[in-house]
Amino acid sequence: MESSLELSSSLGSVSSLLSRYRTFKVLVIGDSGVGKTCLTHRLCAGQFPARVEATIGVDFRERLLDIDGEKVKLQMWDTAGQERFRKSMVQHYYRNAHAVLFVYDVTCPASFSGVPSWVEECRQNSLGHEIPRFLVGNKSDLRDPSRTQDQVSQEQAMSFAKVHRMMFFETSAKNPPPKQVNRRQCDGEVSYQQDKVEDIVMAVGAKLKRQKKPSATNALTYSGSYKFLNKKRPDKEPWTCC
Ligand SMILES: Nc1nc2c(ncn2[C@@H]2O[C@H](COP(=O)(O)OP(=O)(O)OP(=O)(O)O)[C@@H](O)[C@H]2O)c(=O)[nH]1
Repeated sequence: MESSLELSSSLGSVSSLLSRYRTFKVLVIGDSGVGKTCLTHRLCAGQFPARVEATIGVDFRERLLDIDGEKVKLQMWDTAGQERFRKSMVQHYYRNAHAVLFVYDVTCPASFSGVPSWVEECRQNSLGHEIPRFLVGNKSDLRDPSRTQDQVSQEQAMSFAKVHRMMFFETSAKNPPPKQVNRRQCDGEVSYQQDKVEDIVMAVGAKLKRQKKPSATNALTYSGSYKFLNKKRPDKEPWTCC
């Protein structure tokens, strides 16, 4: 039988292993169907999920990073975009959050128009520009340079990000570019730029690492994916936009 001395020593090593990581809670929010779940999978596991369903409540995934020799753990909270799956949980999402990713779908202007209401919901829950905030245009693989009208331009998104003091990225959870890509139109103008998913992760980690305050969620957190609300999920309805 393990002696109390051995037990406390092994508990000590577990706790020192956990405390080596500064843990940060990162909210991923935006309208339903913009790809929050897929993007969170990609950011944390490096993969596009084979099958996705509407998020109910919230899912968690974690990503461990080593930034300049410091261990950082990003705990990504993938929140439900559909009002009916989030209403009772809203205050829990926002409590002790360290950063927010506002996600929209570049092929769905309505999802971009919805971003201000997510910013407002954050503000009502005491999350303003004092924490790092990121604007992420997802589904860049679906961008069609010949059809500009029903897509969100990068100029629009960049000026929104500037006004709201956010870092801006555009990427694809499904088919992320292996490196930063600049697409050029015939006249030589840069029409849009795609970012690597890894650049987003590193930017979030680097911004948070510079935060002075110790993490409030630095208690017991575990690697991997786990769910907060594990109700039976309905299959996702086919996604249509605009
Ligand atoms: N082409 C393309 N499709 C994507 C991308 N990201 C997500 N999708 C698709 O978009 C749909 C919605 O993705 P989800 O990740 O479930 O969206 P969500 O924002 O989490 O939705 P809720 O859980 O309802 O809030 C799915 O059919 C995905 O396969 C992407 O980068 N490119």
